[in-house]
Amino acid sequence: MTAAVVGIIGGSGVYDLPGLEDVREERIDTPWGAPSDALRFGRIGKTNAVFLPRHGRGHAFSPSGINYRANIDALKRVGVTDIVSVSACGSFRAELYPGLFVLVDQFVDRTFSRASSFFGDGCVAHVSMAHPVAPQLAERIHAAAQAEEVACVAGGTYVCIEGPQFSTYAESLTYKNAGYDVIGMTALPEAKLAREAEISYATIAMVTDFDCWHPEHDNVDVAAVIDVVKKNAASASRLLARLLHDFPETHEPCPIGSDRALDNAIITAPEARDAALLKKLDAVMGRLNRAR
Ligand SMILES: CSC[C@H]1O[C@H](OP(=O)(O)O)[C@H](O)[C@@H]1O
Ligand SMILES: Nc1ncnc2[nH]cnc12
Repeated sequence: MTAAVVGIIGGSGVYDLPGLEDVREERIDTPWGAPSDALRFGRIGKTNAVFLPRHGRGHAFSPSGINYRANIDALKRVGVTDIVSVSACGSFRAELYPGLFVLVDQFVDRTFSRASSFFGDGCVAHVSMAHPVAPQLAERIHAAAQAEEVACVAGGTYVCIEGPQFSTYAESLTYKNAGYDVIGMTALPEAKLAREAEISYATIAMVTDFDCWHPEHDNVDVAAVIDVVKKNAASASRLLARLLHDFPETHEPCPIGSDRALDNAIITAPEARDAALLKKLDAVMGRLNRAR
């Protein structure tokens, strides 16, 4: 049985996890480079948690500059079984208003300038991303939101753009007409890498604006985003504290196999694998190596 350890990745305006007890910080090095910041270890209730601000302290890293591989590898290395990411996002629907939390369950990748896989030449893997969010984890987040009376809806599609610029009006209308629900710049490749690392992943997308399509709302800017995040920080903390308080002590097997994603994913023959890459994959492929 594996002990559950919950990783919380904080997004814009979320650089801390209030309520974390017995906090200790550690800088973790990874074969992929340095994560965005030191990991903050602690617990809420009986649940061990690890907090990482994805942009680093003081928001040093841009969406394209974040070392997503180092962030996910570091969380894997310290035993994280489930990741809950918190992300600010724009909304394409009038009913998804600023302050609402959306538990997105699909992503569309419009990024083009980020390393989005741990695998590559010398060890090729193709994991399924059909269902990128771990449903049990999302259900737990939803239950925590309901228990804390935090406005939250389940389901939605998050389009991830490269940024750092916000979208043009034409792009915004295109995404809206395509039926996407919210927009951000960071959930990918995070979700893809978490899947490759066999970590269950879910995103709490906090609506902060209506991007630039809404005739009755101002076009998004940073100040408006941070203002909404600050106003809703207490709700986010309450939700996360409740989630962690109620979290099971042992990791529950993911019904869609997020935690076994590498079974049947690696296509490179053992004799054709690159030793240097395999070394870098020691944490990501840890379960497979232990099973051999
Ligand atoms: C501060 S506005 C744009 C910025 O906000 C979102 O950040 P995160 O997803 O980390 O909460 C968006 O993705 C951009 O990085
Ligand atoms: N409208 C928007 N577009 C991209 N990222 C965002 N983060 C918050 N609001 C956003």
